[in-house]
Amino acid sequence: MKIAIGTKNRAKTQAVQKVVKMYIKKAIVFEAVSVNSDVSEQPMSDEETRQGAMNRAKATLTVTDAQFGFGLEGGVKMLDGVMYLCNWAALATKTGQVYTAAGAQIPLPKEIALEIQKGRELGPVMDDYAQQVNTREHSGAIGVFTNGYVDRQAMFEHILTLLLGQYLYFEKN
Ligand SMILES: O=P(O)(O)OP(=O)(O)OP(=O)(O)OC[C@H]1O[C@@H](n2cnc3c(O)ncnc32)[C@H](O)[C@@H]1O
Ligand SMILES: [Mg+2]
Repeated sequence: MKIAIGTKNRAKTQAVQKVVKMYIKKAIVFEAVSVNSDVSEQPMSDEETRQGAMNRAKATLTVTDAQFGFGLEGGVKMLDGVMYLCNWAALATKTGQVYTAAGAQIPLPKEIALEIQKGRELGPVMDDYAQQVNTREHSGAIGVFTNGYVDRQAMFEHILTLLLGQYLYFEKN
């Protein structure tokens, strides 16, 4: 059984592999492919972030022969004047179904939000802030601002559990 992942970011690929292996007890081949999200590099709303996740999931099926593919997208959104992290994932099947799920949300400090509003991407802004390299593939902003308790991979693992659960529930009925 082949499963595609629409990214090479290791926080995302590791999360997919861990959750899939936990719930599907078959021999699985994972294929990680870089695909276009067809939304901005830094999505700025739930709508755009969700769309990016769905676009990536569907795109994996055009470049692999996987049975289903995952798309994971990180973005930010404004709520009552406060910028929050928002993360979405989608699972697209060869038969044309698309499942979606979203993750936990926390506010970003004002100094980070101001940089994003200037047009910068969260990844490099977080690297400067945390004095780390490639934060986005490790703790992520969510890890930094939760005292290291929930890193980016763990956050995506929860979203992927919500997603795979829906797939296994609805595809067997
Ligand atoms: O290679 P891809 O799959 O594109 O992975 P990415 O890290 O760029 O992730 P996204 O495109 O999903 O996220 C959009 C932007 O937000 C950044 N980002 C999102 N969540 C983040 C987090 O928790 N920590 C640091 N940067 C984050 C990310 O680096 C991008 O600049
Ligand atoms: Mg990206």
